[in-house]
Amino acid sequence: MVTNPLDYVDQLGKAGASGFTFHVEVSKDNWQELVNRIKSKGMKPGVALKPGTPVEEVYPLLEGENPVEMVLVMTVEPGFGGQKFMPDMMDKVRTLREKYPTLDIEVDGGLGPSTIDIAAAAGANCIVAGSSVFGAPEPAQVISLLRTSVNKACRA
Ligand SMILES: O=C(CO)[C@@H](O)[C@H](O)COP(=O)(O)O
Repeated sequence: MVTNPLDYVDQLGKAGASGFTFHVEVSKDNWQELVNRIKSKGMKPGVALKPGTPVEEVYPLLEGENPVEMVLVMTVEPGFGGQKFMPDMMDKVRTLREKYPTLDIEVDGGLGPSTIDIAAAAGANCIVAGSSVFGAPEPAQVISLLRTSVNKACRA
């Protein structure tokens, strides 16, 4: 999380990033400008929300003329890896999935073999996983398991 995401858009675009996700908590006044700039640099705009932020706060960013294309529901407090997944964040994911059936919904924090099914069943289709992958003896197997769970839930 950064407090002034606009300062980083050009640099990340230049570096070849394909997407740029900013926090709604710091972008209420300039999200439209941010989205325009992100798209102008060829990146996909996304918005993230912290555990304490109500899901309704991202609705305006999804319903404007130039909306974000992904919502990242933080399932831990932003800051560092290795934290415990917060299952109560799944209400936000379910709410978003019901309201926006084709939206990319990402979850970040504490995702791994023991938590992926609840996130996938709630409607998350993009997964950020740190410790569970990098700490595994066979990272590829964990990635495959996460992918299978999401694909299965998407088909259900
Ligand atoms: O850095 C953060 C949050 O800011 C982490 O959520 C990582 O992005 C994912 O790490 P794990 O929870 O999977 O270890």
